[in-house]
Amino acid sequence: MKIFSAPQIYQADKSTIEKQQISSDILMERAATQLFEWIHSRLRGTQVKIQLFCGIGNNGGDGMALARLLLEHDYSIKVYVVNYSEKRSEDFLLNLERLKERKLWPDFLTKESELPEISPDDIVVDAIFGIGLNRPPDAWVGRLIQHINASRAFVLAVDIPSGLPSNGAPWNPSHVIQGSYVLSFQVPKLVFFLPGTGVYINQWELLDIGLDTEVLQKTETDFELIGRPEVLPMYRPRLKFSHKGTYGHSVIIGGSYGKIGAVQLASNACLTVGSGLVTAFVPKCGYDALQTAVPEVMVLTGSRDKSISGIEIPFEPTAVGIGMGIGMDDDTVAAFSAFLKEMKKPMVIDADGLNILAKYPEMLEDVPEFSILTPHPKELERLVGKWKDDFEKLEKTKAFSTKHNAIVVIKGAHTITVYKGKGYVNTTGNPGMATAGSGDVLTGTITGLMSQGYLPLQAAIFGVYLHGLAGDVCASKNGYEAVKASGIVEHIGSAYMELLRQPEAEKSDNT
Ligand SMILES: NC(=O)C1=CN([C@@H]2O[C@H](COP(=O)(O)OP(=O)(O)OC[C@H]3O[C@@H](n4cnc5c(N)ncnc54)[C@H](OP(=O)(O)O)[C@@H]3O)[C@@H](O)[C@H]2O)[C@H](O)CC1
Ligand SMILES: [K+]
Repeated sequence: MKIFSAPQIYQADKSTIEKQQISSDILMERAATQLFEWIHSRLRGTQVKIQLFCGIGNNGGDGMALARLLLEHDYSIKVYVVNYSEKRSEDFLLNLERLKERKLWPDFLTKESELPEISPDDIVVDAIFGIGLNRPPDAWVGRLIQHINASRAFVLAVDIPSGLPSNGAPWNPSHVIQGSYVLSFQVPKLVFFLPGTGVYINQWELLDIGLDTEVLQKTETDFELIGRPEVLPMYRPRLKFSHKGTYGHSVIIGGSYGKIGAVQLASNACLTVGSGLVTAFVPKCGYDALQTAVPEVMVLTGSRDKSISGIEIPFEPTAVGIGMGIGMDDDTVAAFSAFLKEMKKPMVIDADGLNILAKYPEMLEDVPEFSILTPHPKELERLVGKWKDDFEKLEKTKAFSTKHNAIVVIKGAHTITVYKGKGYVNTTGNPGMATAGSGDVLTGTITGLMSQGYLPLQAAIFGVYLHGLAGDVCASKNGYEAVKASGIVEHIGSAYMELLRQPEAEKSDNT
């Protein structure tokens, strides 16, 4: 699903109004009707007090129109206009009039007003600012937002939590509606998924307001949300008349004394995701452990006991994953550098492999095109430099990806795969996966997909999704705290089955 920027949403609005030959208040009415249906289907007339805080733009207009629908259905409502500007939008004014015609006069809040009483049992509708917020809210509006947050009432945010800009970090973190349930129109907003701004959102849902489908389809966006519908077409089914050679020979290179487990996890994931053959290349100390832990994996060792000082693979690997637990000894760095010069195929580079590249950036020249780099935020910072907020981080990563023609997987709650100017935001995974070795499993997963013929970008997007899904299945059985990296590997099979499961509705349609 495409993630639109605010200017793209305004453009889609405009085109929809032209193509459907409607007036703009019809779109607002659709938005309000959807909001109303959402609330009404849950409350079914329950007499809970609903307090609506409406700004003076179209977000406020949505709130006003919603208030009218709630009133018509006898809900107990209180409506405030947060009067932060004299520049009221036409559709806001129209809906204010419609409300007044029904004998409801909202209270106008200004700098001088006392903060209204809000009980924890109330429902608050936050329609103060929408995607039009373009500067810090005035201090008194900020205080009102803090007051709403402190009330512990259930807050339903219209389109986007007020105080949160759609294209950057908030100016004042306490002047943002927090922990709300967000009902957002038509398309998801990027801020919902970034670590610095996603924290303001408890849950979100999309409401369809009938924006023109052709316009939505044709618009090219910088970001895409990756869910089952996006991933399923990438799946490459296994063929009946195939053999292990069909699915490639992966090589996982890494490990040092005390860190052989990283290679074990990656190799096991690589095999479990479907690589035909897997060979691990480790220092001598890893031989027995690996052969015992994963008998299906073949093991090659270097000449040293505790670290890698030279990498020799006596065959041409289909795909390579390198870096987990490898360390940064001078000899290891030299071996890594020589291997980069030798390899012409894209490979997956993780952990110390990335730290070596950050320390010796000249080596980036030798990284094969379309290689996949899988940094966590600290490793990314070493590669691209510091950033002031998530948006700058993404810009820097796009520039890095373009410069080196590499795919960068920024690991996090919503892992984002960046290739050149575009980012793919993952939707699977859970906090239980913030655990040792989880990244090694991801490297093995992506390597194993490449060895089966997935193109690098697809391997990254599909691998990140599958890895997250395996973590989700694992967490559903064990709880978040008990998710271990080995548990993620164990659930890769269930993740495939979950991905390929035919939804009940489709099943009955076919019978
Ligand atoms: N397609 C859709 O998704 C639809 C969405 N709708 C709703 O419309 C809003 C966006 O409405 P808009 O009127 O553009 O913007 P806001 O309501 O968010 O803000 C109103 C104006 O306030 C000004 N502004 C911005 N920041 C501040 C500030 N800190 N203090 C004071 N004033 C501020 C700004 O105007 P300026 O000219 O003064 O810059 C804003 O324009 C969207 O979120 C949805 O809720 C439609 O109802 C249906 C289609
Ligand atoms: K809002």
